Amino acid sequence: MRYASTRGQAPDLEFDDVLLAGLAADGGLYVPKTFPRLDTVPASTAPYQDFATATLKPFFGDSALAAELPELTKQAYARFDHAAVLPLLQLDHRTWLLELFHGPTLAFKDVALQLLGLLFDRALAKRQRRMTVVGATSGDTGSAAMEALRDRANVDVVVLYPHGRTSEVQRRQMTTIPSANVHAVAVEGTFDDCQDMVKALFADTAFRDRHGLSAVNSINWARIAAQSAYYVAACARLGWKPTAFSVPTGNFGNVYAAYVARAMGAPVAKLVVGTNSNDILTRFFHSGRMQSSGVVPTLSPSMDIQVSSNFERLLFELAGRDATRVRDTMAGFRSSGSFDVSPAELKQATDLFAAAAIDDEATIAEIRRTRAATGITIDPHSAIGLAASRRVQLDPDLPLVSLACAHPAKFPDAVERATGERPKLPAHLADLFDRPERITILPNDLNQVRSFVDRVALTKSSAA
Ligand SMILES: Cc1ncc(COP(=O)(O)O)c(C=O)c1O
Ligand SMILES: N[C@@H](CCOP(=O)(O)O)C(=O)O
Repeated sequence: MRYASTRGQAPDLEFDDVLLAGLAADGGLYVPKTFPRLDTVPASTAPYQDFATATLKPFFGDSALAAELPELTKQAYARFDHAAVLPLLQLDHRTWLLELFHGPTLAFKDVALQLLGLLFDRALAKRQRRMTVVGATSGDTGSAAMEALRDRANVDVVVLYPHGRTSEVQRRQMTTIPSANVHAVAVEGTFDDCQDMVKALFADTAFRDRHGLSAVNSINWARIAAQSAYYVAACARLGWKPTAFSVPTGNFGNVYAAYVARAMGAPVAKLVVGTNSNDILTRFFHSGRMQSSGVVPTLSPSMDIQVSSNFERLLFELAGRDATRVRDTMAGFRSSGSFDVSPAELKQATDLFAAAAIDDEATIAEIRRTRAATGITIDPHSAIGLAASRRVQLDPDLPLVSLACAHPAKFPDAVERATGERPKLPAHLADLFDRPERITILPNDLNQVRSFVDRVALTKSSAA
């Protein structure tokens, strides 16, 4: 199984190299040269790790890691505190909620990152090397990556987050981890600025090689592959028939993972993209024009994103896998802030995707509505998925699975505003607000971030 860059100017790689490379050397994103088909679909009652193994295995090609997958997936999902790992709750006659937040950091990021932590370990041990992860987070990827990679002798983790733009719980989840190899950096900018800096650091070949840079964001193909497994599992649990999914969307990784599950043969019939007021993707699916504007803070801060990395992977497919076209389009987007696709490409996209933007008021109303109708308390991001699914036209005969991406206790202010009750953190995080924080604040300046990462690595080598 070989992988090519969406921009066509980086070498093709095998799975283990894609895992460790993160972003392609030409700034593109790795995708498989052809999408593999699912060899086997586990029985609907199979444990979640069987779905993860079955979905991931075809992506590993000849990698020796493939043989370890049953053991690694078992280990990764043993840390989830629900017997079903990712429970599927029925809300009404045709709507289900797929809860993805029962991992250690209470967001769907744990589903992929708990496994990636183990895969990184094995791949680094085989090559006898170390790596530095530099990631960008709007709140959830950061703590999930830090938790998955803390205390690893051969890994340093630097996570950039937008200063003052995450929830307090999200910030504390990152800043209270005492492990010496993980570092949370508050950047005086937006998530888009943080993500831009991560990509700029990858583009600096000397820096990238010096630190053995790798990625934990969904620019890393392994993140996407691991996330596509829960779409396969949900389809199997609902009888393997055409199914719609509604996905709260920011960086376009989660909903793109559904696209991948479909390409592998899962009966994914429709995908609803739910955005908050940072609605660049909704506007794209309505008009065919991607036009960035400033990021505004909302009650769903993890989705306060305007430049969605993984859209490039969809663009690659819409453009008939023409890497030159993708390269030119992305260069144009960077310089002018917009690009258009043709009416035929838009039609191709909207045959599968529908989109709706949900503002804060509607988010609060949805948390309230869901609680009144079902007794279930959802977080603001999950509310956007559910609200979006009712804003778009869907075939009423299709079962609909809406993704619950975070535990409500990560966003207590919004939930309290909607329900009058403050959701409690689970026992393992009950003393989060008493733990000492370790915060580094840096200006929105690439050179200062670069020097910080250099210092982290220097400290490591002088301590060795
Ligand atoms: C809780 C939550 N919901 C939804 C999203 C959006 O997911 P994606 O960025 O994969 O589109 C994120 C961030 O990734 C998130 O943290
Ligand atoms: N919402 C995310 C943003 C980064 O997304 P990723 O899926 O590319 O890691 C976050 O919480 O950090």
